[in-house]
Amino acid sequence: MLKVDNLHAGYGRIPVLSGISFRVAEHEVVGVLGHNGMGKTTLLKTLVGQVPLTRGKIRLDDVEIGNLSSFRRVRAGVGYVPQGRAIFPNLTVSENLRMGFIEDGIHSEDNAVKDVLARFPRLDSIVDRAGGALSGGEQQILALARCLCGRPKLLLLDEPTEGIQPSIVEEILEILIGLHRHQGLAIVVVEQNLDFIRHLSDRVLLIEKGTITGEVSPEALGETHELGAYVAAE
Ligand SMILES: Nc1ncnc2c1ncn2[C@@H]1O[C@H](COP(=O)(O)OP(=O)(O)OP(=O)(O)O)[C@@H](O)[C@H]1O
Repeated sequence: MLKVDNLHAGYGRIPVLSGISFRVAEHEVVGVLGHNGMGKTTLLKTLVGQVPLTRGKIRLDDVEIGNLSSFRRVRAGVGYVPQGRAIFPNLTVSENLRMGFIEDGIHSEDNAVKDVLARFPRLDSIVDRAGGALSGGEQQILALARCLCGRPKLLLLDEPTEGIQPSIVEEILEILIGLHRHQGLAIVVVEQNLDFIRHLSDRVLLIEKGTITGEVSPEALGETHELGAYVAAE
């Protein structure tokens, strides 16, 4: 589904990604593990078009999207849940969800929001609450639900467990596993939480200084001594 070839990107004249290549098959979950500052967020931002690529190709279902605007990539099926969640604090839960809707001439905004709320009972009971009044975990769930209102086929998740209490991390994991199993969504997830990434991913890419330096199976993540270069110290 996603083919990334020799991707280069950076900020101004500072290169950050230098020749990243990988594939994500349909219905596959690919984890990305790496220390702070290694380029994980930049990779996701480049895939969704918030950072321009300077070289390389990004193909979604064999269509080149690397030079499209962010808006067009989202329309093509790329869903992005950024680090820090980017909830609109002054809009209600329901209004935040509406912001994620993408007009396609087929689906109605009301139905898209209703369908998503049916899958997120935790949000359904607080639809009129301001986004800024939610807990970090609720905001993360809202950011994910908002993204789903745009009917993505590929989800890009940037550190979905960051700063979230364990019980909600568990809930987010179950939601994502459900989305993957029942809806067949492909997912690229950047994480530092090894348990989370192990339970969710089919395989895990290791990133160091803007290049992919290896790949491990989720089972191998149990052997953290092997991964010292890629994870934050506990
Ligand atoms: N807007 C920016 N302008 C200039 N440099 C940036 C910008 N954003 C990130 N960088 C630099 O790019 C490099 C990669 O950052 P990036 O956020 O992609 O790393 P990361 O692996 O996601 O780390 P973290 O886990 O801390 O988010 C870092 O050296 C960072 O300082």
